[in-house]
Amino acid sequence: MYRILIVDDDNDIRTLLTRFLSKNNYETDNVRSGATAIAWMRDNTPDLVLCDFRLEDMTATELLPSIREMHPNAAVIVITGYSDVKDAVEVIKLGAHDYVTKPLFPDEILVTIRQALAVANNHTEPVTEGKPTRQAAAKGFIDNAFLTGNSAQFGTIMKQVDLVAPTNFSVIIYGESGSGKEVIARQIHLKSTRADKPFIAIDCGALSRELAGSELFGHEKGAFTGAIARKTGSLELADTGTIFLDEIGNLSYDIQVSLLRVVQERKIRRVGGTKDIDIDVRIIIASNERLWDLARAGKFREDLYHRFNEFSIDVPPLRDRKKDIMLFAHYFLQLTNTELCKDVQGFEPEVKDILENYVWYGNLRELKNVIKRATLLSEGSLIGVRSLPFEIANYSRLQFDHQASADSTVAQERALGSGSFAGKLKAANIDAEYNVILEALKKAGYNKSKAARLLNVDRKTLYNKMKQFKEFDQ
Ligand SMILES: Nc1ncnc2c1ncn2[C@@H]1O[C@H](COP(=O)(O)OP(=O)(O)OP(=O)(O)O)[C@@H](O)[C@H]1O
Repeated sequence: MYRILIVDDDNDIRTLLTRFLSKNNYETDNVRSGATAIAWMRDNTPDLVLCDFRLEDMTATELLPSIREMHPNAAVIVITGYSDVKDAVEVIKLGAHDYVTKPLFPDEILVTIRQALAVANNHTEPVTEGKPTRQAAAKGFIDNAFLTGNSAQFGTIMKQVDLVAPTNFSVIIYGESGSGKEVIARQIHLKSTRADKPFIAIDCGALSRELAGSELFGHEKGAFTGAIARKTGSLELADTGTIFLDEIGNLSYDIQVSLLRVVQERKIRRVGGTKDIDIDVRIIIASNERLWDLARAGKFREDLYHRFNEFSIDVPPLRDRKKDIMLFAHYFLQLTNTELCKDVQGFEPEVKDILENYVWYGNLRELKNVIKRATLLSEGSLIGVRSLPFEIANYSRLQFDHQASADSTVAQERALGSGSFAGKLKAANIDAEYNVILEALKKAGYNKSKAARLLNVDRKTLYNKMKQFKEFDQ
């Protein structure tokens, strides 16, 4: 039976999740703060930690390194409100497997937990030669399908992939979190002569300082306290194949020195070992920030940068390649249909508009999560606006507000010029109400009944107001 630790300061959510997960045959424990979670983890071993992003004493970003250090094999899922999605996406870089947004839906939580546990257990299994696999610190869930985007930018990426794949060049892939760097790295591997050899993906952001060396290079028995047996490192496991090092900028300077040796001499030495081991591994690395900038700031070794910089690929954020959005949305819809045994056929035209104009801070990973949830919530044959998170459905409204305040003189002059004071008053009232309601919804964890109670209105009034915002948008 898998053991799940729930960390949330909301008593109701803890009780609800405990009851629901126990009913689904998980052993659960729950605590309310980051500090109590750390204390609990000193004496207990969770298979999975389900953790609210905003705890009373810290955020998941602060808690995650402790989880990774104490229990590197535990899967982590972060619960977040939409206003924190950008941060939640960052948490993935620190080694969380996935995030779910509030309000929570039982089926979604269950699917996410099963996938995270499947990935977490995968990395304890031996690596099968020739089969692309992931190692400790792997993130997201495995699906090996690769979609060639519709946008011109994706066309350029594919040309670069085809060009560099057959060579032995090191490659740097730049791009925001969730933009598809790892799948592109895997494509390079699959199109290379190493295709039938291992592909190992490591998230360097998820490696603790202490364990990074032994994770990458392996260790000998007795190399340090706790090294009870010899461990083969990821580089050795990837021998003859390809290793993908994501968020390379997070590796400490010492590890960078050892890595330079791998690149220059094609040799590694296990932690605590006395002899060198020859390895033949192709290295593909990824970073969110320009490595040259990191090198200039003294955070990344310049010699290592020059060694890696044989070829680089830029993956633009999803918001800059709008033509890819609906292609991926349909693909994720089909994936979810299969996963949840549903038969949702597509999207209402209005939804297409919203999806194409949203900012997608978490890029494809965020789009995938949003489509997964929308498919789950859809009762009809098409996904409608109601199945989208409130913040996404109303994003263009919020943009309008930002724009108006950023450029208030122009907006005011225009409004005065048109003489539409009545329109302005209506807009101002709706804006004010919108902000109060949004605040209440956030406070209530997007639970509409709770938000209605906070606002001292009945549920129906709240629904009508929310509907009015939507109508005002059109
Ligand atoms: N071309 C593609 N075809 C199919 N799925 C894709 C494609 N690109 C990305 N995805 C999906 O989008 C999600 C994010 O992709 P990926 O993990 O490669 O991003 P990343 O840039 O490596 O993110 P991070 O830096 O945060 O680890 C994954 O679930 C992946 O399966």
